[in-house]
Amino acid sequence: MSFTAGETILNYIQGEWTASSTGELDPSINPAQPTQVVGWVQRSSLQDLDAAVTSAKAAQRAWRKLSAPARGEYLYKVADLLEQRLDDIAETMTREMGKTFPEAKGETARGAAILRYYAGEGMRKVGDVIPSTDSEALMFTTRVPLGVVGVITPWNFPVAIPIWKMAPALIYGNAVVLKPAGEAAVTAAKVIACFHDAKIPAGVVSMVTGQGSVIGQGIIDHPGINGITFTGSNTVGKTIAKGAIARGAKYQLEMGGKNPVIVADDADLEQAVEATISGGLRSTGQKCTATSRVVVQSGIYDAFKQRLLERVQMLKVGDGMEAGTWMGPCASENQLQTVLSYISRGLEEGASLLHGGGKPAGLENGFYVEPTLFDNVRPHMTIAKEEIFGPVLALMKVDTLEEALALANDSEFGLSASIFTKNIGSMLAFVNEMEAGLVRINAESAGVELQAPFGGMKQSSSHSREQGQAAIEFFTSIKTVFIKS
Ligand SMILES: NC(=O)C1=CN([C@@H]2O[C@H](COP(=O)(O)OP(=O)(O)OC[C@H]3O[C@@H](n4cnc5c(N)ncnc54)[C@H](OP(=O)(O)O)[C@@H]3O)[C@@H](O)[C@H]2O)C=CC1
Ligand SMILES: O=C(O)CCC(=O)C(=O)O
Repeated sequence: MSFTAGETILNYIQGEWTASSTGELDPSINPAQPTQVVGWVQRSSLQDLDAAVTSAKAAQRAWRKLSAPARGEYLYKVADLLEQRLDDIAETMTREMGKTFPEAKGETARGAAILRYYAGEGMRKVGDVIPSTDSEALMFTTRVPLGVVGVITPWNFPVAIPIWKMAPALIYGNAVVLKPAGEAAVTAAKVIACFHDAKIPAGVVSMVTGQGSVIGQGIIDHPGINGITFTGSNTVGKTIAKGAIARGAKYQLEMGGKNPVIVADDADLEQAVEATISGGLRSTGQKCTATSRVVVQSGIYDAFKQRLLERVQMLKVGDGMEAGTWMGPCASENQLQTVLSYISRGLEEGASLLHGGGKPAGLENGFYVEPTLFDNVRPHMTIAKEEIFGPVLALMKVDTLEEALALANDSEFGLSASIFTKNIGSMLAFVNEMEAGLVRINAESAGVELQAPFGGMKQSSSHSREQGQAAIEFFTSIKTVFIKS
């Protein structure tokens, strides 16, 4: 299936592109040029969702009976197709949610790598032999799929996040029903088209678009869905947890972050500045792992602030499809308004604006915001506490490393964190004491590797981990087997 600009994105149910029973559509628009409709997204109904779940349930029975290496062969084919279509998928992503074309290409290539990683997992062991107290018995563990998994995804990584949830679900024998974010549904459909063209058996993969409050809630409530995997806001994550617990479904949540970087007096200044810019402002700050709080020791504070300011002033904001653009627009009007309102709160609460704070000159039409630096940020301020999900950095000065760690840990979130230092003692203190699921030394806070576990502490996740071999824990149940002749 090939899409042209402005085409209607159909649901994918029982191996076919299917019109919704509602006939209602929402536009997915280009945040760089909001008059441009990238595609029309169906506002599907609960009947559409039910059809997808019924077909997934039937298909999963045969899918789980295939050998895992045979399931892996499908994932290899999907990876090849994704790679062949890389430029088209990446361009759609840039036009639909604004990240720059090079970043979108990198993400699409990462999607192919994730598929190949999990295709390979189909060749690896899923259990252990455990000594029994009965010398004539054989006791071991194996793993079984959950059944049908509901996949609810956000718009910020429209290829990587659906794939890092769907690929492990599929390799372990589950069927999946994807509900992508409305702002990234055209890109998601192009990913699903790769599964279709790889001839994955009908019903094993489905996609139903629509409102979170209808289709997302429908996934939470549907008795045919055995597990729900979600990335997005804390508010929706908590709704999913409550709903899943109420009907005994398994759930996995990846949510917000308020990720700190600590710059110690002995840091390599250039390295720390570059990583703060990349970690905080790439993808317009719209990563759950984005750097948001910059905690700097007093001995290096002025030099760091000066260099950071110089570098931020050099960043080119613009349409992500234009060569030379470093930072694209916010993904949506809503997201832009959220970011601007956090900037206003920062000013009202007494932080000093060092740079940015508004819409860039000459780019008034798109959902653009300037990269923004705040100085003199205090821990009680809203911009030091809440996830902004935009290109806003909050600088905070401390005297000692102990103070820096206490401040970095003073958050309800615990997703990722970085430190810049040359001192091994400071590195170890950070590794031991930092309350975050991903800690990085002399590297930016964003930067997830697909073969390693990913997830947060505190309110950043459901305390589960995604990606790498950790994914098996969510997408399967352990079965302990005892055999006696
Ligand atoms: N951790 C992360 O990576 C992300 C964090 N966020 C945070 O969330 C904020 C808001 O972004 P937003 O896009 O609104 O994030 P949401 O959490 O609202 O959206 C994520 C996904 O959940 C769906 N959804 C929405 N409401 C429900 C519901 N009641 N039940 C089930 N599913 C639902 C959405 O559908 P639909 O899009 O159709 O509404 C989307 O597919 C951001 O500013 C940021 O702070 C956002 C995205 C990613
Ligand atoms: O930093 C990354 O690559 C992943 C970030 C992420 O999971 C997210 O923003 O939702």
